[in-house]
Amino acid sequence: MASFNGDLSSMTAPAFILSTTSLTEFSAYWAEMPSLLVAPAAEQDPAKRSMLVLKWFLSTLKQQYSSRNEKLGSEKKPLNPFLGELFLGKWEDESGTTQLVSEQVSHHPPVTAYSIWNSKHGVRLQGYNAQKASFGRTINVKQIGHAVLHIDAFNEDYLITLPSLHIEGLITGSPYVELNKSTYIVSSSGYTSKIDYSGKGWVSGKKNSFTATMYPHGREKDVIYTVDGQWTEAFTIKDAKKHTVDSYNAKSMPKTPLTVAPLEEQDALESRRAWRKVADAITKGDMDTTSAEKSLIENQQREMRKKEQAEGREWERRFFTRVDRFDYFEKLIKEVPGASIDSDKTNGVWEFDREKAKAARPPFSSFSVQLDNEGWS
Ligand SMILES: CC(C)CCC[C@@H](C)[C@H]1CC[C@H]2[C@@H]3CC=C4C[C@@H](O)CC[C@]4(C)[C@H]3CC[C@]12C
Repeated sequence: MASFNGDLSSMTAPAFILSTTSLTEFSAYWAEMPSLLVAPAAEQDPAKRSMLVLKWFLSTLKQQYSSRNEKLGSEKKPLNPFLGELFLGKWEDESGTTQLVSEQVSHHPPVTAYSIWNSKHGVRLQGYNAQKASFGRTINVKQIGHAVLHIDAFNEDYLITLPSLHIEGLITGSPYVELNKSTYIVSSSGYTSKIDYSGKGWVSGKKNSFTATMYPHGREKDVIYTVDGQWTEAFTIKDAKKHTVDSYNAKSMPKTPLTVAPLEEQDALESRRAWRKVADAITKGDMDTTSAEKSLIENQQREMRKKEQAEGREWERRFFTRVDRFDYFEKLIKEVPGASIDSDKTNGVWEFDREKAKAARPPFSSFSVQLDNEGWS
């Protein structure tokens, strides 16, 4: 522990705390309820639209930070993706088709990038994230990176910052995530939403609590909407006159299952196929096979990196490109206290690359990546 460098992948964990899911899969948590993701695109009023973006964001928190806990009984240590690992899928429901591309764009430090889009509604989300951990009385995790939601019809961007978190329940052996401090959603239409996370023993005394306010850029006192509740349970949205205008109940909101290609049809780089043997061994509690199969992947990766280095090239990311800056980023990030493009860089800033995506060969194009030209300005 003394030599811990903040890279969570280098942390060893006991068998019972190992998950069979890789971090590349976590990108799917952004859109398990596609109707909420696309809802803002149908709203004509910019303030209400921004409020609907906030509502969607808040609805994703439970999936992002508590679903494993609910499903597996506790938070677990996810598989550490290899460079180039992919997770592809789509959601099909009354909102049409919503597509997901998630790619591990860096291994040291680990960075996952993703793009999620629904062409029918002209909504697309892209982002990347990395984690920096430190140990004190618990595990503290700072997220580096951001997400951006784009709504075509209004040519609007919403810059979304990511919460830092810590692990609770380590002592009792049933770890779960609690969110820290604040995050922001800054829209190019002029609104800022600030979400304050409070956790147990604070204001309401309930775990996973938050309050959020939406206001015009720079005018924190001129509140247009407030939201409060628990991100794992329910929340209420009120206007400036404190009238309830909308509400959300996590328990009653149906999720659309993500469709992923059958393992046999997946590419060797696709997460579930690549990790299949490791995952099977973990499920069986067979630690010898787990580490043997993990080593196989790691050694193969090491060889590839050596070869690339010798040939003076870098691994070609399938869907993303490292860029210096995002156009809208510099402008929007000004609304977030203490944030900057530099604090957001992690082995670069990663942007979804349409040209690469279009050129992606089957099985990607045949199954998941259907890029149609409209909706991609
Ligand atoms: C559970 C204990 C014992 C092991 C620690 C596991 C660590 C590696 C786990 C616990 C909770 C996890 C986080 C939970 C949710 C998210 C949101 C997602 O969008 C990006 C990854 C991220 C940020 C995870 C990163 C890895 C993480 C920090």
